[in-house]
Amino acid sequence: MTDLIPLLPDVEAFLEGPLSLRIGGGKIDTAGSIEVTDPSFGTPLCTVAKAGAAEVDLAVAAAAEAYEGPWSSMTPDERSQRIWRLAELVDQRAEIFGQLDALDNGKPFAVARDVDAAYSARHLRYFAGWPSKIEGATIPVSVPDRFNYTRIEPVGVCGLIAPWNYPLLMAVWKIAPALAAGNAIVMKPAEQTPLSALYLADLALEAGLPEGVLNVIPGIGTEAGAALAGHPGVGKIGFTGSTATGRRIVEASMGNLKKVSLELGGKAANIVFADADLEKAVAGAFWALFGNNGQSCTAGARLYVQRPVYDKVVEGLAELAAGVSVGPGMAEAAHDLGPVISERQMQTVTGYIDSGLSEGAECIAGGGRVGAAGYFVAPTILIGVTDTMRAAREEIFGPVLCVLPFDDEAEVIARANDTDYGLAAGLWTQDVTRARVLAERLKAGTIWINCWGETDAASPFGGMKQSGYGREMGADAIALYSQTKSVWVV
Ligand SMILES: NC(=O)C1=CN([C@@H]2O[C@H](COP(=O)(O)OP(=O)(O)OC[C@H]3O[C@@H](n4cnc5c(N)ncnc54)[C@H](O)[C@@H]3O)[C@@H](O)[C@H]2O)C=CC1
Ligand code: BAL
Repeated sequence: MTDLIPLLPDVEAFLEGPLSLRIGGGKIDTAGSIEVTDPSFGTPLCTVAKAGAAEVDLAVAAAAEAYEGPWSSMTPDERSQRIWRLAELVDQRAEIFGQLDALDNGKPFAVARDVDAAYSARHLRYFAGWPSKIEGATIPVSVPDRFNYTRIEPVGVCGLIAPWNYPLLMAVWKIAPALAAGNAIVMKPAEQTPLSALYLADLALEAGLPEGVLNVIPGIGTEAGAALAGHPGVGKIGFTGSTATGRRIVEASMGNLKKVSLELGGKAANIVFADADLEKAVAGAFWALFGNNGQSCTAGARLYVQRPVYDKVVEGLAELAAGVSVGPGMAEAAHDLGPVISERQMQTVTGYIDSGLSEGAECIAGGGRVGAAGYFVAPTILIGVTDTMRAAREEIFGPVLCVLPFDDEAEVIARANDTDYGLAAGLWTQDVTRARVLAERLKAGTIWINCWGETDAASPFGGMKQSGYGREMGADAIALYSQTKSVWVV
């Protein structure tokens, strides 16, 4: 029997609920509900209200009222102070957020607290600085006796749809810039992981955001998510999730031609050249995939290793895999990885392992489910993989690393780019010229050189090709949630 971290009294009280929708500063119960599962044990965790189209209407109306009313009449400084206060509250309640994400997502509590919650607070702090810096311009037009300037204005009501892999952090990646740009929000968290977003809505009121500025409505994607994406009162959708759902959102958004930004799937190539610092490259490549249990769109899923160091790298990876510990999100004992998110995801991931093996790959670590309770998959390393195998082409979104040898630079660039995705790529080398050339030639929105997974609220993040469009973070994110107006004066 695993010893578990005791629930904080605040978490116990929060889970006792009711876990209602947060709309217009109030709590709204619904006829339908979502049964949230604890993936660490495969058992019921709690019941959460479920928004349908009617509740989406309510939430959009509440957001529109808050946008037209108190929120847009605040000065930039007043908005800044509230976003900053929300950041402080997230920091102060990091233990609570850590427990909530550990419970419904399954990631280790310490990671949820020290990474997800801490980065969320940092993100909010960065964007808290923006409201007073969103500037238009005076334009030197060639029309005599006319003065032309631009105003950068909010979109109005933004629908934000978040995934389950970083429940709080992905919500905040969208909420922070949308608020900073002056919008009101309807946020739909993933049905598997609604808890931290609901709790954040409560903190937003405590931070002084006017009622209705941040509405949080858990719901099923094809119901509440689709209704939000198609809603005529929503001016912008910010989405993170699968490429297939991204396409549906674009279709649904066509009714009122709303703005859309999409952060979608990936199958990142990570390239280890023979001249790399191998100790760093092996550990970096290992965690590039196994960090967050492979459930990251930036996971370094295709590891290309130059042939002279291939055996050494594979040996190092296998040693690291043997030392990895897995356990329930709330386990007392420190551990590296939790379960995958759901039984369905576990079947998808193990299905990819089986497909790789049946196509001729060889497994040097892991290979399938661990235990009979909870959705644990052993960290799995496949060698003897070819570029055409399904495991090497499709997004697995779980702890499965495909290792592939290569001979020269031109070959590996072509192979790395031979994918429909383009979110991230990376390389390990001590040759600065090679690093510069690859950074230019790899077709991905983020390139990591001798590192992996670095992000910062100030640095743009997003995909090329079918990994989506729009850049979250930095000044680009403000642009995502704003629109430019041109004003002519005589
Ligand atoms: N880019 C990323 O960070 C993520 C990628 N994925 C990928 O997607 C695969 C499937 O996972 P899912 O949870 O099913 O992804 P998904 O893309 O269906 O779900 C993500 C979010 O979209 C919502 N959604 C689903 N259908 C919708 C619709 N028709 N309209 C509006 N919103 C909708 C969901 O409720 C959730 O909030 C994963 O195996 C992984 O490959 C999943 C989560 C995050
Ligand atoms: N979706 C952004 C963070 C990640 O999945 O890598």
